[in-house]
Amino acid sequence: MALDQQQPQASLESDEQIQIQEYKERVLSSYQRLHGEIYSLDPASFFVPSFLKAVTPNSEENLKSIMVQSAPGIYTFEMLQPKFCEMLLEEVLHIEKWAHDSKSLIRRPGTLNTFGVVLDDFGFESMLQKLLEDFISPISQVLFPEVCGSGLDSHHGYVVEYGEYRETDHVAYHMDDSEVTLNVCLGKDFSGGELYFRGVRCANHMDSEIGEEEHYDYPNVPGHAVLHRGSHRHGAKAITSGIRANLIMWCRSSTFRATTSSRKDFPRWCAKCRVDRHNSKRPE
Ligand SMILES: O=C(O)CCC(=O)C(=O)O
Ligand SMILES: [Fe+2]
Repeated sequence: MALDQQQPQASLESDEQIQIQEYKERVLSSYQRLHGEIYSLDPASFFVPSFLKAVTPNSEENLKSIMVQSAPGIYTFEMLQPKFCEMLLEEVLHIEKWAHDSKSLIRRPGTLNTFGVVLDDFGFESMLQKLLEDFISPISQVLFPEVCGSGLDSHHGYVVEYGEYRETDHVAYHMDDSEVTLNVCLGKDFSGGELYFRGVRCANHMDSEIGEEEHYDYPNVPGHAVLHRGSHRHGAKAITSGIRANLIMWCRSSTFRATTSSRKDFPRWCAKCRVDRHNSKRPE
């Protein structure tokens, strides 16, 4: 199985280098919001009580009480209220209708996601940044100290959709351009579409073989989140009926990216580096 590194889509078309900032300004000046209340973070109405309780006050013990480590390095937990999921899905449909009616292009979320909406382009940037800083970064510092020790400080936030009229039903095997990825299923009714995970690798070993113990398939549950390393190789299987939409946030750490020592650290978390190092130390 060959693996891609998924990147955000830089421009609307390769021969038309429209600057993202100009694009956002144009969108923001003409798009009329449907649910204004979901553009500012309101923890009590966005999150389920168990998530809120676990993160406030933010203690390691509280956090670990709701996080299930479903497989090594993959944490799952209930996160979003059904009402919030519904409103976000309606907003996404409203954005798509606006794009259709105004003959505007929508920047696709990534090089592999052909259908969806970059929320940051439509006014959700500060809400998602607050979600990152107040919730996802502190959680990730506890769960993924090897890459998030100094905290996460930027994001790429989008909704992906699969199924009828959505051009595609799956996403190919890849790694994300993130330290940590938050992926929350918004609904609605679908079957299939499981996320599959195949082990964490550094950039040098993206395509290396998959260990038997590295296979893990996760069935999406509306309102439930998966938190995983961006370098945890993954993809999404085809849905077999209905429409699936997920909120995804690629979370990054500028400190981690700027630290060269972080690159020498691969054997701490890349299984292939670990094996190579072990083999090179073995006497002939
Ligand atoms: O379909 C999904 O839920 C996962 C998509 C994904 O991995 C991505 O957008 O990077
Ligand atoms: Fe991904």
